[in-house]
Amino acid sequence: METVSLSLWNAPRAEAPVVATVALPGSKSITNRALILAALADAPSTLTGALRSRDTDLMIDALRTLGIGIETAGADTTLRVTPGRLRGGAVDCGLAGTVMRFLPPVAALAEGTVDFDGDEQARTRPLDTILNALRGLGADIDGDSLPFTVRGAGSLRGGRVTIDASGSSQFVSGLLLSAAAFDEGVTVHHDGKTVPSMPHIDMTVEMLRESGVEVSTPATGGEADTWRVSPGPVRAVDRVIEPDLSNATAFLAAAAVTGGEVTVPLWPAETTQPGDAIREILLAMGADVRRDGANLTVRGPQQLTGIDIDLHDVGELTPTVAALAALADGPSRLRGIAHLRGHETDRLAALAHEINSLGGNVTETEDGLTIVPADLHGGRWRSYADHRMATAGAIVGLRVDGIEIEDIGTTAKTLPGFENLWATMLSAAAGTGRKASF
Ligand SMILES: O=C(O)C1=C[C@@H](OP(=O)(O)O)[C@@H](O)[C@H](O)C1
Ligand SMILES: C=C(OP(=O)(O)O)C(=O)O
Repeated sequence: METVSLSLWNAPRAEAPVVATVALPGSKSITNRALILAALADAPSTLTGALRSRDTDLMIDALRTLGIGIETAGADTTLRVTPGRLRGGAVDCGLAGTVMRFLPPVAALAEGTVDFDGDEQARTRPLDTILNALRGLGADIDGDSLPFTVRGAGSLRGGRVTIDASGSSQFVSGLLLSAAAFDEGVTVHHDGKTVPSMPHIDMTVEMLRESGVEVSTPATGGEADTWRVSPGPVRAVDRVIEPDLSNATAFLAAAAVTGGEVTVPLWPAETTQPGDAIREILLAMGADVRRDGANLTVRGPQQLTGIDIDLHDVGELTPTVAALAALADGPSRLRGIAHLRGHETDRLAALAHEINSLGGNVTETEDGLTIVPADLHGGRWRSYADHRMATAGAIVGLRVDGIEIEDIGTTAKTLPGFENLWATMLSAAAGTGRKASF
């Protein structure tokens, strides 16, 4: 059997309350949607503040392969996207849900065959729902999971399709994002348990509308659980990408678990990013959360209370919330997140296993986790190639001596240089002279 040795990172222990200002790079979800919309647009456009990370670079590489011009202009976070005729090629999805679910509809519009593959671990992520939906809309596809092949015919009929999107909101977002370019547009009807991560579908709808695409949703008088995109041009829009609020949650959590104070600049006044929900979550756990203009500041409490919360809409925040809960003063229940078993890894199993291996008391439920705080000891924290598992381990490491995180580099999926940002945050705290009381 092949043995893989993964590097270990000594998660820094906070010697004092963390006090820092941390600026985060652009949102993964907005960047990858903006890239698709720019690629399908009627003219070139510029994206400013785009995230450059493994997931977004995979999207950039794939779109270039399919015939789209993408140049950096000045900063590598400024992208000039020039639409072109879509052609065939080979696409590497890595472990990126947004690449494996948003690109097959684009590939169906290409003049040529597009071969998709990705990381070994990506082969178990659910995909059949969107591939079957595309077949129903007229696409010619071989396979039900990675690797698979889309034989693009230069156009796609589109029309009405019924899917069960309870496994991932990305099935709906993927179909809607390209649908203005389908001959008949698309009507996506969901039939099944509730769709998770609704703010991400709202993000898709909002960005489509900004691009001049007509979208009807249940919220705007449409049929329940049904989204309709009319066929028509996608207008080129120059976009400034918001900072990634899900990535920000680990840094804000650092203030919460050390009684410190962390400020994140450029927090949007209004946003569809689910990371915004961290404000309510930290407030409910006893932290002080304030906005001062565009700055969001979290001040940690003396005692962090446990939380009973349905994270169905904001499942992406679960690893951060689980780390907070493991360090809280009372028990927590995280519910509504069965679909996390199909994320980068089975996040429910991974979180329970890693916290328990440090002496924690976490039980997996059918749709979540019960976390009872316990005295944690040092040890190895596995990341399972999951960026958010790695950052959750870093949060725990602030309060527990001797946490060694496997493969911290996996954070590059959405936040390259995480270790440096984390160390800079902690060195800012060291200069304040504040004493630890945790
Ligand atoms: O559309 C998106 O950008 C995302 C949707 C969500 O997926 P699920 O609905 O599969 O949870 C989220 O967890 C993921 O990180 C990003
Ligand atoms: C679930 C996530 O990613 P993906 O876009 O790969 O689904 C995530 O970033 O938490």
